[in-house]
Amino acid sequence: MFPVFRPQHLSGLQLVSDLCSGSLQGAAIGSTDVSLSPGKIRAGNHTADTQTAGSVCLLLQVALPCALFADSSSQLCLKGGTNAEMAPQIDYTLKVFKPVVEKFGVSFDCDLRMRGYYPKGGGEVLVTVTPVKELQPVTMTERGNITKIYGRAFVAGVLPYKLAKDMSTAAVRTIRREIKELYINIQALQEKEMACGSGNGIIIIAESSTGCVFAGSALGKKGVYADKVGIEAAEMLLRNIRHNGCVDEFLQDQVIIYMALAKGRSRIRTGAVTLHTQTAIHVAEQLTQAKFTITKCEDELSSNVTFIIECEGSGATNTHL
Ligand SMILES: Nc1ncnc2c1ncn2[C@@H]1O[C@H](COP(=O)(O)OP(=O)(O)OP(=O)(O)O)[C@@H](O)[C@H]1O
Repeated sequence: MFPVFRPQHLSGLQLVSDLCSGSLQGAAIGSTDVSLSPGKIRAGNHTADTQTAGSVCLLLQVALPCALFADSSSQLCLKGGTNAEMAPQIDYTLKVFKPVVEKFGVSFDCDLRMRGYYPKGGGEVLVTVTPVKELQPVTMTERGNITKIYGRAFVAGVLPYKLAKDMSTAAVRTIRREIKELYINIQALQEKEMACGSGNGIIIIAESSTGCVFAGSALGKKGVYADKVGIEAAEMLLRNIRHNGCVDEFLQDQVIIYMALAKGRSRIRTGAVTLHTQTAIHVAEQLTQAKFTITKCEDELSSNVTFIIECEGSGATNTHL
């Protein structure tokens, strides 16, 4: 049973089916019962279009693990929303997800051709994925100090530049209350040529001395003041760097599949384990030989609670290379 509610889920499944020469049955919007029987993974060109503002980042999320095990490089042309709700913004995928999955040996390049927003979509990215022989395990257990905080607050289309300024100012002010020692640069931007439709949003990224990357983000909605959007993103970031975990609440579920596929033991320290992460672990254990454990760690000196997600990976090997 797999809930398929939205167009992006459907185009994601179709993309994966295309990538693995699969046979897909029961895939339709609203369907709850889908079966996919994979065949040989096909490298080369693949296109997926959510037809809406459905996220191109979620398309990449499902396609990347497959394309890594092809016999040569894949070009994925993904169309839809680049900065969409309930999904990583493309800036998150490139600035937070990418450097962390590169530690596993994942390698991809992304040409951001057009940004697209709710409700129109119309965004497009061209992602080139280099295949791997196998993935290596990753240990991320030391958070270190936060050394850099930066970001972008954007408006596109008919929306006034002032909204970008207001998001940025409110976000900086909120972070400053807690973090005084760092210069925080959140650039206010008016998207021009490379944007389809109207939209506004913000992403703020924090980097640590040990190579951890975290983000807080939010998108503008009708009737919501721009400063509220900025504050929402800032509070999300602060929530994710207050604990001593090495990934934020979103990256947590996104790295599970790479831990499961890697050859050897990965260990990642996190904040509270999300339901999405628990689901990703459950599915990864069903589909591979990987074994996960979660251990709670209480720091006696502070009231800080973290968790170590540990995985003995299945050591998937690309037999084509
Ligand atoms: N603000 C965000 N920043 C980064 N990643 C995000 C953000 N919001 C969601 N994600 C990621 O997007 C993916 C999908 O999340 P989400 O659960 O919201 O969508 P869904 O699975 O399509 O919906 P549902 O949970 O309602 O079934 C997850 O990997 C999640 O971590």
